[in-house]
Amino acid sequence: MGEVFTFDHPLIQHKLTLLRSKETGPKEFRELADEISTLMAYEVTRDMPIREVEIETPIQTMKANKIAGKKLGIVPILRAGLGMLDGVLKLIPTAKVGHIGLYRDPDTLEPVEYYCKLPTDINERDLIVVDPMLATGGSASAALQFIKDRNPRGIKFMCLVAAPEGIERVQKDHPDVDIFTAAVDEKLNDHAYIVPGLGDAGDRLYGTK
Ligand SMILES: O=P(O)(O)OC[C@H]1O[C@H](OP(=O)(O)OP(=O)(O)O)[C@H](O)[C@@H]1O
Ligand SMILES: O=c1cc[nH]c(=O)[nH]1
Ligand SMILES: [Mg+2]
Repeated sequence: MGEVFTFDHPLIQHKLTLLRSKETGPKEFRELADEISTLMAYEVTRDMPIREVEIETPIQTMKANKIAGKKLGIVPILRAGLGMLDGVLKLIPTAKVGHIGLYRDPDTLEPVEYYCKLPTDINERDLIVVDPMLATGGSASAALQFIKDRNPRGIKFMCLVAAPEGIERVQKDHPDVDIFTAAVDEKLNDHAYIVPGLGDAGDRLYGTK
């Protein structure tokens, strides 16, 4: 079963509190989502392989570490996932980016796909799929399946707020995918919104409500 990593770093928790507050408008919401994503990416990439190379400092030659040419990809789930993309790219600027367009039908709660464009060499890449919200897990599970059908080397899922129901769904459908989240909340409400959550991440990022 995939592991769940919850981030208890004070900076992440502080910024997440500001992000959740209903007083926070779109500009600040975008900035906070970006900053939290960068901080999380630092940990999500902790297991990247390194190799020793020889360099010359101004003083002498030394053996030093470099990342061992690992090919990465970042896949935001549109639209709200875009709010996490630049924050991750700040730390991994050479990663390729794929996009999956999905929205959750408000009546059936089923994910509806409207766009998919992934790097052609996805089978040589380790991917980080990003979406701020893991609610029922329907969107994440569907996105992970589209991606898996193209045989990437490995996949991690990174979100800001997860519900226990969404974690259970991803662990059941995709036991090989680890989940990285800034918080695991209490439950879903009758409209499948995360409680206490932060509301509709896409609307808060882009001011559409
Ligand atoms: O786990 P689930 O129950 O599937 O819900 C989570 C999904 O809902 C939100 O997207 P939304 O459908 O609001 O689309 P948007 O990003 O375009 O706003 C969110 O960004 C996730 O993709
Ligand atoms: O709480 C939720 C659930 C689904 N999508 C959101 O944006 N927020
Ligand atoms: Mg939305």
